[in-house]
Amino acid sequence: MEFIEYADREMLFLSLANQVAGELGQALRSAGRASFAVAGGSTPLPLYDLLSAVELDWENVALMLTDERCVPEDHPRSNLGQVRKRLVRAAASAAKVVPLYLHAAGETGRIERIAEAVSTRLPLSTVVLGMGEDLHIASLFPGSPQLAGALSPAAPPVMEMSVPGQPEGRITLSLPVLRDAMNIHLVILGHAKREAFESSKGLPPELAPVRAIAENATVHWAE
Ligand SMILES: O=C1O[C@H](COP(=O)(O)O)[C@@H](O)[C@H](O)[C@H]1O
Repeated sequence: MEFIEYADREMLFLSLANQVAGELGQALRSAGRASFAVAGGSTPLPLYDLLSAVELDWENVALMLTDERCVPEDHPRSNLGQVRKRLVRAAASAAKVVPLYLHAAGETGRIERIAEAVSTRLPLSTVVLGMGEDLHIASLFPGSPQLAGALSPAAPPVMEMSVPGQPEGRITLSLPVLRDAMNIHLVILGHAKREAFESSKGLPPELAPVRAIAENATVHWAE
């Protein structure tokens, strides 16, 4: 694990945007395509503003969320809705979006179709994760009945999750997909989340899902 502490949030996001652009550029040069998974929530939105302006061969970048809330894209809680507004615009508007939630599709075979679309884009070139104060990453929440399955090495790439206390169901990339990414970034802002992260050391991933990727990640922190 590399832990980078920045002077402020602006420095963090500028530096991270630079790193991510470099990683995607490297994948595009070596393989002709790249896969990029991004967190939902509010933490990484300034990163998306910066990346949206970066000149890359976005047409060959598959862009997906690390996890999605099961609401339509125009719902304020839709992670993809936010990512479309903040990242999939300007230079990055050519990125190929791989949705994790198909609102219009019926239940039958939906998750299999999503999993198939995701599988053709693996391994991920880069993943940017956020973390909740409860130590969840993506939609791998402590207390979720499906957590053990999603942490298992045998987990399918994409899983439906229920999360006690959350208003809607979730769909998440499973741990094997996240952990196999070639570059893993975890963004943590503020003292409360840093304390939560520090206190997770030594805990099993079932109680602290962030521990499942922490050792393989570059952790970026600013006050
Ligand atoms: O629900 C979610 O929460 C986490 C953290 O969100 P934040 O607003 O505290 O940054 C996020 O990483 C995840 O993708 C999202 O679905």
